[in-house]
Amino acid sequence: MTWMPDPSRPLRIGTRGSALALAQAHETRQRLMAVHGLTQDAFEIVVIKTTGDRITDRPLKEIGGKGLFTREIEDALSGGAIDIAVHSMKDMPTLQPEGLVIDCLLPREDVRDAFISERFGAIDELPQGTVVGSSSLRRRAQLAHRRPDLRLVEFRGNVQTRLTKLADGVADATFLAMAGLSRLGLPEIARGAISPDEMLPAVAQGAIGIERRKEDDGVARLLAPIDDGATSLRIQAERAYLARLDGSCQTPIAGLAELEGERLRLRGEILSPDGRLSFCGERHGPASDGEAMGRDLAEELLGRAGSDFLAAG
Ligand SMILES: NCc1[nH]cc(CCC(=O)O)c1CC(=O)O
Repeated sequence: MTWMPDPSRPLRIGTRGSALALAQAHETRQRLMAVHGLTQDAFEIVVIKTTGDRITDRPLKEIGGKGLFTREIEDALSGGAIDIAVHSMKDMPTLQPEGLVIDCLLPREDVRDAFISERFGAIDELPQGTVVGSSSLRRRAQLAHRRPDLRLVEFRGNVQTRLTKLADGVADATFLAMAGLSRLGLPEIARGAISPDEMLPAVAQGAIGIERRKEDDGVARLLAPIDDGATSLRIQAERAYLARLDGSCQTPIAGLAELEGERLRLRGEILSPDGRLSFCGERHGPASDGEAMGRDLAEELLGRAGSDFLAAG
C-alpha cells in the first residue's frame, strides 16, 4: 500500500445500491487502485438507501425532484460515516451542502440518450400515435416538441423493469442514457444513440462526480490524480448554466458543453413541459470562460422565454 489518508482503515466509499450506482463506485475504486497502487481491501463500499430509491411508484417530480437520490448520502458524508460519495452528476443539485465539495470528475461517458424499442429503429420511424414511455421532464418535452402526435406515458424503474414494460406492450419505445447502459455492460439494448442535435442531453449526463468534505486534505490529495480535466471544464460550464436557470425543478432543461481544442462549445435548451415552447441557444469561447458562458447563455434563454417561464412549470 503506497499512500492513504488514514492507513489504519479502509477508505469508505458511499453509494446508492442500484446496479448503475455500484458500477460507478467500482469504477471509482478501480481508478484509485490503479493510480495509487492500492488493492481492493484498501476500500469499503457503503451502500446507502435514498428517498428516491424508496419511492418507486410515483414520478420523481411529484416527490420533489433534485436531491432525492443524494440527501442521505451527503448526510453520511457530513457526519463522517463515509469518506467520499460517488454520484451521477446529472442527479446533483447545483449547490452542495455547507462543508462538502465536488472537485473530482471521472472521464465522461457517452453523453447521448439511447432510443429503445423492440419494433422501431428511431424516433422518425414511430408511426403517429405511438405510445412512448418516459418520466423524464426533459425527454417528454423534447419529444412532444418534435412529435406532438405521439402519446406519452409515465415510465419509471430500473433498466430491467422498463424492458419488461416494453415487452408487455405498456409502451412501444422509451429512452435511457447511453452512459448508464454502457456502464452496466448493456449498450446493445439501445436501438440507436440519439444525436445531441436531435435531443440535447441533460446537464452533466454521463459524468460521475466524487464528493468529499472540504477540509479533508488527505482525501483531496487522494482524488486529485483521478480528476479528468476536460470533463471538469465541461461540467463547470454546464452547471453554471443550470445554476443560473434553476427556477424550479419542474422545468425541462437540457445543456451540453463540448471541447473543440482549447475552445468550448456550450448549447442549451429550455422547454415548456408540454413541449409547445422551446428556446435554444449556444456560446463559443475559451474553455477557461466556461462558467461565464454558462451564466450568459442561461440569461439569454431566460430573457427570450420571459420571466414567468420557469415559474409556470
Ligand atoms: N435520473 C436517473 C439517472 N441518473 C443518471 C443516469 C444515467 C447515467 C448518466 O447519465 O450518467 C440515469 C438514468 C437515465 O437517465 O437513463
